[in-house]
Amino acid sequence: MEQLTPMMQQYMEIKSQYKDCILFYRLGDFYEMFFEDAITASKELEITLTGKNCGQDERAPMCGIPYHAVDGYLSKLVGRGFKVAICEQVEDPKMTKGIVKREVIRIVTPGTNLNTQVLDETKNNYLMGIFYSGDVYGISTVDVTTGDYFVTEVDTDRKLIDEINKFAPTEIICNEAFLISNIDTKDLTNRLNISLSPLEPWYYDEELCVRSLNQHFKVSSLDGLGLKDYTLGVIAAGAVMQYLYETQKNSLSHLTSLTPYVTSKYMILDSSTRRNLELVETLREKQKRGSLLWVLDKTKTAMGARLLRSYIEQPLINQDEIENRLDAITELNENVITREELREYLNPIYDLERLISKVSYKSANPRDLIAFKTSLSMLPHIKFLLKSFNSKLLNEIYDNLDILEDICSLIETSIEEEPPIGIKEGSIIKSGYHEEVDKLRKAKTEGKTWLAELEGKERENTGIKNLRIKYNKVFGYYLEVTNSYQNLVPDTWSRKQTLANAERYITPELKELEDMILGAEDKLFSLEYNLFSEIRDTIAAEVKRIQTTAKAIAKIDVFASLALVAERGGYIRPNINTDGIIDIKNGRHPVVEKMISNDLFVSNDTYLNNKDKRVSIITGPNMAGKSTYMRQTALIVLMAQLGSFVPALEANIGIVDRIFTRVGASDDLASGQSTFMVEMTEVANILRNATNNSLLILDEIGRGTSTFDGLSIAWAVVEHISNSKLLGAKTLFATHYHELTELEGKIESVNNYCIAVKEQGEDIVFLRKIIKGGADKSYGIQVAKLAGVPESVLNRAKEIVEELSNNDIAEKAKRIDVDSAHLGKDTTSLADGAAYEDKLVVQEVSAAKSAAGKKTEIENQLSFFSVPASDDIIMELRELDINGLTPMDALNTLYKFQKKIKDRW
Ligand SMILES: Nc1ncnc2c1ncn2[C@@H]1O[C@H](COP(=O)(O)OP(=O)(O)OP(=O)(O)O)[C@@H](O)[C@H]1O
Repeated sequence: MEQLTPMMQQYMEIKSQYKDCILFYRLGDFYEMFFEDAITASKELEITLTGKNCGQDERAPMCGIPYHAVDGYLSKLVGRGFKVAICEQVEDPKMTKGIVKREVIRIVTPGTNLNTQVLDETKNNYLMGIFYSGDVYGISTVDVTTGDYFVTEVDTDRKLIDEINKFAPTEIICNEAFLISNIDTKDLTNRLNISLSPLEPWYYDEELCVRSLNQHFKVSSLDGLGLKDYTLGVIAAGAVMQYLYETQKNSLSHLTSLTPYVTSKYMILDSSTRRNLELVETLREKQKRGSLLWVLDKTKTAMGARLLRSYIEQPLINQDEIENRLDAITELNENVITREELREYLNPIYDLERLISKVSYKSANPRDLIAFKTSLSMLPHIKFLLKSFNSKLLNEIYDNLDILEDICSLIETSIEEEPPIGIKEGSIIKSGYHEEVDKLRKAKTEGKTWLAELEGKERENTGIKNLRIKYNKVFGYYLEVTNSYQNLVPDTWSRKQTLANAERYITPELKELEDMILGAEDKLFSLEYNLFSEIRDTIAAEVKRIQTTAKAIAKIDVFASLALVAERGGYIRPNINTDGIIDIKNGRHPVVEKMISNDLFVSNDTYLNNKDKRVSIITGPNMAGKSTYMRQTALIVLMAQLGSFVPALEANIGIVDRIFTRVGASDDLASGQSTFMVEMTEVANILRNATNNSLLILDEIGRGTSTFDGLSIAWAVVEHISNSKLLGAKTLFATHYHELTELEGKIESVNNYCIAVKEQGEDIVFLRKIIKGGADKSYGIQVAKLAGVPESVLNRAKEIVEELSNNDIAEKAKRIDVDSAHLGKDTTSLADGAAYEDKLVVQEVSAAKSAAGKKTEIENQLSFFSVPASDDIIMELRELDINGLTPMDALNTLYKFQKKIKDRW
């Protein structure tokens, strides 16, 4: 240390207190970084790394950023998970001898970034505090930019992960015990990109936590806040509060309440389900466009957009609460004109939640107050329109909507309509608001006239015809008299300066005038600043009222948006039941139907119950629309439970407690797991955590491993979930393992469905219609052709399929005891499919049906190969006389025949 320069000594001393932060050290017009900080920052911010002689032999690595550009650089670093300590000069360098005193005035971390210009206004920026006791987690989540502050407790790792997924915090603070819990902290930091900071044990001292919360909320006991049963949650919340005071060093008066909640109030959605269903962003591009939020979000305000996102992230499970939301939307749809008027008035409303937070921590500028006023001036209109509604939630919004007239008129009378952004350059306070401001302003603007008047008066009194009042920075205002008039200068004037051909004077009167003019500006600026601060403080004192109103606005915005989307999209109000029946008629996928042109989306029915229709095995070629169908069912259920109308003709939705999805290959190579391992982990999670009230969407379970292992696992999974003694969850199960369709009939609750396609020569046409029964084949090669796989590869694939099928026949020959019910079933499925489409198929189906009635051995074999059982085919088949052949030869003959018929068909 001795060798360091005094400034570097000061730097090192401050840095030693903020080891985990990048220190922005203010040096004149720059923030400088040194040593490791400089190396990191220069790399992250792409700024030049230089060096500074710091008194030691080696130069210290250094880089800097201009102070006026700090916001952008700061947010970039914080956005990448770094913490930044801002160290300012707290003395005027001009008045100081030696080293200027410096202090860290704020620490900016990912979860405490207040810069609303760089934060997404449609998203909350959450900081989550976790306190792990060994078996229970206390959780507290706060958004410092809006004042939302929650607390809860959960007793399993999974529930904790669910909460983390729900809030998606940018930063987590935790006690050290959390690091040795079962939670994979690497996953939090690497995959979810959360900045994780374990804090020292004193943050989690129970007494200290309770005291800091008591002090903040100005209460003597937390019981009154409903926190009696949240001992661990309170510790988490207390640690969060202390962390905020440490980092913000600022007013936190906008944190007006700490809201406890129980996690069992909401539907459980794990992280892969949220991702797979593309609730708020798409799976691959991570964009809002293409997500459910994108379809539902027609909100007009940032508050509404954030609330809608949270509705989507946490669907309800209480029937009354869901119905209440649906009632509100129904009413808004029955009164379209009022709803659209409401939306007009919502349009100019700014982000009241973030504005009032800015006001509270004193960073709101005059333009923010004008935005505030513009927003508040809409409230009486909105309140008036809300009066006509009767539903419970709209009435509640009406009651909670304080029109804040006093605040609106305070800003109206005090703040200029178009003020500058800065708060120290005047032109903020409206004339007429404060007498002194008016006087000073007059003095400033009228000063010139007064000078001209004085000049005229002195000219007349003295007879100096070319007398001029002039100004320069050194002497201020003075009277200038050329040498030829020097004899007329009165004795009372004091000489200031002698020029070659003139003299400059001042008089007491001119001095007074000068003081008034020059002083007026300084005085005016500081008076305006003080008045502005006072006004801002007056508004800050009303934070609670403003927050309540902001929440009411957010709700009406969300309901109006959902109502509009319902009307435009042709959605209907779902009937909510608790009988476990999901019955959707002509359901549509809310996002895919928007993505494809010309209303080409084909709607489909879904029926699931807790008895004989628990598991649907869905087969069909690739690209047929299996995933779309399954996701649409999950989305319709989820939409209904968040309180939205749904894209269907009719919908009866039995409330589900959780939705689980296992969709496609979301491999996670980064975390060192193979595709199959990820798949099985997800399956394990589903089987362990689903209940008989859950909805499962399972897409191609087992495809990540060898065919036989995969099929066996898939088979066993179906057996497990369909069995009410084991799990018994409502499930849509898509698979390419056609063997699974054999479970229909064997297990009562399992039913086969497939997605219809039509063959046209070598090609297939996707009909997108779900019909009863299993699909006969996968059409993988046709789909590969559609995708542009080279002809030579396709031809070779066909050869291989043929070889494999022959082997398959040998396999099947061993199991020739085909049950006679088979044919009946296949024809039903064909009939269903045909009913929607091809006339040709209808004819063949009716023929097949009549053939089914005969139930001859040949027809059974025919159905086994899914050959259409029309009369002429049966005739041709009879001619083959396979009954006299050995099973093996009969099958080989049948196979050749089947191929011939299919080619012709
Ligand atoms: N009901 C529908 N109406 C119109 N188009 C649809 C419908 N369902 C799906 N599609 C279209 O078909 C495409 C493929 O659907 P999807 O991904 O659901 O097929 P899949 O059967 O799951 O295929 P794979 O087995 O290869 O995963 C979708 O991207 C969509 O454009």
